[in-house]
Amino acid sequence: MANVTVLGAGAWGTAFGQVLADAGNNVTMWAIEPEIVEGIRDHHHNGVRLPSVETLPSNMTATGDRAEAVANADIVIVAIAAQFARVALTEFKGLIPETALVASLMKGIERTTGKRMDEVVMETLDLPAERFAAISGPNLSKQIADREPAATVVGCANIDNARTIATACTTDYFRAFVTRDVIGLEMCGSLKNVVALAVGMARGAGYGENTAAMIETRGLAELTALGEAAGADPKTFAGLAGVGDLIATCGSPLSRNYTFGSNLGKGLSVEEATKVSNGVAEGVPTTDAVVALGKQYGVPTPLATAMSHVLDDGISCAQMLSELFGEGITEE
Ligand SMILES: NC(=O)C1=CN([C@@H]2O[C@H](COP(=O)(O)OP(=O)(O)OC[C@H]3O[C@@H](n4cnc5c(N)ncnc54)[C@H](O)[C@@H]3O)[C@@H](O)[C@H]2O)C=CC1
Ligand SMILES: O=C(CO)COP(=O)(O)O
Repeated sequence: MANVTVLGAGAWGTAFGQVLADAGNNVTMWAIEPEIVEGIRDHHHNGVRLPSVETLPSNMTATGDRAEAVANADIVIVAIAAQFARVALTEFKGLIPETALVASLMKGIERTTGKRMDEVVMETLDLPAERFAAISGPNLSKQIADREPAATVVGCANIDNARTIATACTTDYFRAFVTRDVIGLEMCGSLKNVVALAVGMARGAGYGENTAAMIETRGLAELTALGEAAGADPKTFAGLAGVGDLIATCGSPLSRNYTFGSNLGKGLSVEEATKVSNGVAEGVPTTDAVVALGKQYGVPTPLATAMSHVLDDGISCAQMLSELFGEGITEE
């Protein structure tokens, strides 16, 4: 049993907090929204971000006080919208005990710097690699909040520390595997959101399984090539965090990225799709970052590039798919 603090009480932060509480840990949620803190602390309910869970576990509480939140933490989990991670975590610098492990649930690339969340978290908190872990897998929050069987992957340069975090989130319905491939987990989680946007868009426009499978497969090839260039182990892309998460995210209206894309495919503008999004669609700001990373590593990113033209220039689904097809006959 450990003292675990979760920073960010969004849908996944709260659902993962419930997993940790079900595993027997003392869980403290920290959130910037006073109404969410009050809801969890006083009513065991997060009516804003995870209303489907009527009563959160009794060993789960919340505070809006940063120092109090992390003072006794053995493990700190970061579950903040990726583009705001740096600004939010800066306020925690110096507050987190030097013995605590820090793990990220976030799936995104920082648009202003092109950095992965492992880089952002370690840099902001001045954390050595052996104390940082990435957690990524096919983990649609609502289903895990409903305690449906699911699995994830915990990655850390120090495999014993990955095991410690995996143990802390193991329940009878949730299983965690371990790896040393932090970069692979980060690249899978971030890039699959861009693929989900494209698949959602095609589905929203009325296309069927063949089109979806084409985008998913070409997307997998793209994220594998970029991930390898960034230093990831290619095996990771065939695992839970890669193919597994693509299957879950690209096939479910529970995914905010899929739904965002679907709304674009139905004719909504980016602004309109943003307005109706039920939580953060990380693929939107991450798309341009992926295009920039591709240029940096000299890896072609046709899918991310086509999606950036959708998001930045408003091209249609048909135009996006035509860009994805490219020209001439090439080897697969
Ligand atoms: N929902 C899901 O099924 C899954 C989500 N993820 C990832 O986990 C991360 C969090 O996702 P959710 O909790 O679902 O998102 P959400 O949209 O429900 O919540 C986002 C959270 O970020 C916080 N936040 C935003 N700006 C902030 C700031 N400046 N300071 C402090 N907090 C701030 C919000 O208060 C909120 O708690 C994302 O990167 C997402 O890609 C990963 C796996 C599954
Ligand atoms: O990452 C997820 C499932 O693994 C959740 O996807 P969304 O962020 O698109 O909802």
